[in-house]
Amino acid sequence: MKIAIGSDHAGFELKQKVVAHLTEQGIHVIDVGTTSTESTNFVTYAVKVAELVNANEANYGILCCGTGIGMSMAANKIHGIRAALLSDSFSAKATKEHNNANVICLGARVIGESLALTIVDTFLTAQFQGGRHQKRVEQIMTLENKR
Ligand SMILES: O=C(CO)[C@H](O)[C@H](O)COP(=O)(O)O
Repeated sequence: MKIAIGSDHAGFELKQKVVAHLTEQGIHVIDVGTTSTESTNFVTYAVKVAELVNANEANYGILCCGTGIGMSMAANKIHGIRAALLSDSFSAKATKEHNNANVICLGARVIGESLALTIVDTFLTAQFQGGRHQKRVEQIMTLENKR
C-alpha cells in the first residue's frame, strides 16, 4: 500500500507523527510536504496529494492542517477525490465502508496525536462494502461530471 500525505504548517507536526507511524508498519509513504512549521498555504499540498491519488501513485491520501476543514474543501474540488474530514474512529470506518473515501483530512488543532493515529489505522484497515453504497458513490461521482 502507498499513502500520499501532505500538510500545511499547522498540520506539520501531526503529519510527521503519521509518517513515522505508517513507516514503522512498512507502509510506503509519499510525503509531499510541507517540511517545517513555517507558514504556508494548505491548498498546494491538497492538490499534490489529490493528484497522486488520481494518478494511482498512491492508494489513499492523508491531509493535515489546523482544522482539516480547508484541506477537505480543497481536496474535494479535485475530480475523482472523495475526501473525508475525520475526528472520530466510527466515521473513519464508515467513510471507507460506505463512501469509499480516498482521502482523509485531520485537524491538528482539533484532535490529539493518539486519536489521529487511531483514525488513520481504522480508515486504512476498513473495506468498502459496495452493495447499496456503490450506487451512492457513483451518484457522487456523477455530480462532478455535471460541473
Ligand atoms: O486549518 C487550516 C485550514 O482549514 C489552516 O491550517 C489554518 O487556517 C492556518 O491558520 P494560521 O495561518 O493562522 O496558522
